Amino acid sequence: MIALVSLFCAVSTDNLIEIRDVSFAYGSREILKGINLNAPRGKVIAIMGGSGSGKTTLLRLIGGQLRPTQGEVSMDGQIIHQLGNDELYKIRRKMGMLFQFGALFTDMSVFDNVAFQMREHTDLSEEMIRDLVLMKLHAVGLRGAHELMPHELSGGMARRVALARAVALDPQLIMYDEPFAGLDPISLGVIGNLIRRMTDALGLTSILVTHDIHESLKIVDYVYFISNGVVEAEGTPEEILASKLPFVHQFTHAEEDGPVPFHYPAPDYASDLALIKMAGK
Ligand SMILES: Nc1ncnc2c1ncn2[C@@H]1O[C@H](COP(=O)(O)OP(=O)(O)OP(=O)(O)O)[C@@H](O)[C@H]1O
Repeated sequence: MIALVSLFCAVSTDNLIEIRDVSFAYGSREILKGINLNAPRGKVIAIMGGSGSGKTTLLRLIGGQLRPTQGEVSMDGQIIHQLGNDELYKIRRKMGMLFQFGALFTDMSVFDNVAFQMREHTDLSEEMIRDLVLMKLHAVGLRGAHELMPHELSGGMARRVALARAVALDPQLIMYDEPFAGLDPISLGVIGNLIRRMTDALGLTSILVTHDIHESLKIVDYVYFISNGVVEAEGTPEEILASKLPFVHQFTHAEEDGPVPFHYPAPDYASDLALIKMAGK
């Protein structure tokens, strides 16, 4: 009974993903310095921040490709960096990943792209796989395109196929790295709505890394802003839109310079230019 109670406690949290006081450095270069973040079950959360602020790094920590130097990342109560290879493999099966440009296999049809993981990781019959693939493609509006090759798809269609592929194995979590990048305004709206609809319909949890604040505020439940290695601001879309914090304001108003600097840290401009040095001689 005690074991049962403690098991229940371990998985009873509403958060599928919990990030507790996580720090990470590439070599001696500190990127994250004590991040706390939750992704509650069934919700869509966005992670935003300037270029190079560590958003993709955070996704890789969740995926177990990287190990925190301090703190813990857990999924369903399991601390990712403490898992052995087999357990890590199992937990990764519960994660879907959608990269910026879909990264479809170019020599495979749309159908085979979505079927790929089912064939690799399950014992399902081809008949069953066919039905499942068509169901996933139907959900993203592309059942009729299943025979096309990736080069015959528009950018928005490719992104939708990638989404169908990301949910092929019925994951609990989907991580999206820049899902809106390079899309026209209509495809942008389509992808945004699909992310929301798939999350709700399949009972998923979605974590979105994006620069597109306006598109994401329409569909997410909660936003985290990362800067200088910490969570600089967080809140619901309503709270973010009403925020007077300069950092948040810079994002919501797409200002080029502000608390998030336009320039990557560099030596003084004048002294860095050989021309000026020569003129001074
Ligand atoms: N493998 C690596 N080795 C060393 N440094 C790295 C490595 N990967 C990323 N970095 C550095 O870590 C920092 C954070 O990178 P990351 O890709 O997580 O940022 P990001 O917020 O996703 O950026 P963007 O929005 O531009 O994609 C960057 O300064 C980057 O140069």
